[in-house]
Amino acid sequence: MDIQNLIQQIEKKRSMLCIGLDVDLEKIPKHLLNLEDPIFEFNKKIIEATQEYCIGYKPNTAFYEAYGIKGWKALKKTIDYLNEFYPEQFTIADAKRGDIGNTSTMYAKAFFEDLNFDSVTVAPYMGRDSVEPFLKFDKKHTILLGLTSNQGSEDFQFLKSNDMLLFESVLRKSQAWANSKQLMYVIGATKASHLKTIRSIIPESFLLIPGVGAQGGSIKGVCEFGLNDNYGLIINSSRGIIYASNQEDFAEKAGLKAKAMQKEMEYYIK
Ligand SMILES: O=C(O)c1cc(=O)[nH]c(=O)n1[C@@H]1O[C@H](COP(=O)(O)O)[C@@H](O)[C@H]1O
Repeated sequence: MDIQNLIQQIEKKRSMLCIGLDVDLEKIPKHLLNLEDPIFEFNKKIIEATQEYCIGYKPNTAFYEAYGIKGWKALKKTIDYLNEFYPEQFTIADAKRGDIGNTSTMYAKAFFEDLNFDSVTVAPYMGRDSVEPFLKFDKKHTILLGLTSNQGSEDFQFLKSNDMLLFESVLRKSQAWANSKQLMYVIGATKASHLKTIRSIIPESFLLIPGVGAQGGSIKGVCEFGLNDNYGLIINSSRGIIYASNQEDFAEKAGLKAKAMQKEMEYYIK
């Protein structure tokens, strides 16, 4: 997908919301477990009930890999369903990949060619040649981990070298690898206080912001310093939306949660 289409979606839907499809069979309504593919059926209902309020979906691959072949098939059915019926939605494979060049090439093929996601999350630790294979795909986007939402982000990401924090080095250095349309960054909503600095380093890039709701980050906190002229934010919520109810009304309740988040975001959209 072109970045221009993403911006148009944000303006049309008046939303920057991305919904995380992190499906845990222990948390979904029990009646779905009797169906042949409970994961896909759950996703389909969630997508139908929420799609008018969001601009993207982010399945985290761990939640599919954990169920082996059945999980991977459900992931494939989910992305095929999105591409066929809601092609305007920006899709993110949250896989956090990255390896030596020829291995990264195969990861990129898996997510961009076979599954046909618009984007994939990538860990930058192995450096330039581990990221470049993802950047070779036209109209696809690589979302590098910048400053993550978890507590352990402090172990390495805030280490100082050459007068810079490690996460700042990642942002600065990686900009030379691609243009700002291809490369996006994950910045945790719990790290909103760093957004001003982050925007001074990468003013134009889109940021994927997880960590609102369940992890404690807020839409207001993120929008205050994270927005740019093209909005530049994809704000994700997974558990807070998809597990709004574990009863028959789960999709309806997820829709209401998504709508409430969209309403909060509307204020920041022109
Ligand atoms: O790359 C991510 O999406 C990600 C990065 C990060 O720093 N923190 C983070 O929570 N995530 C992912 O974002 C989702 C957050 O889920 P909730 O906390 O349930 O909204 C999960 O799929 C996480 O794996």
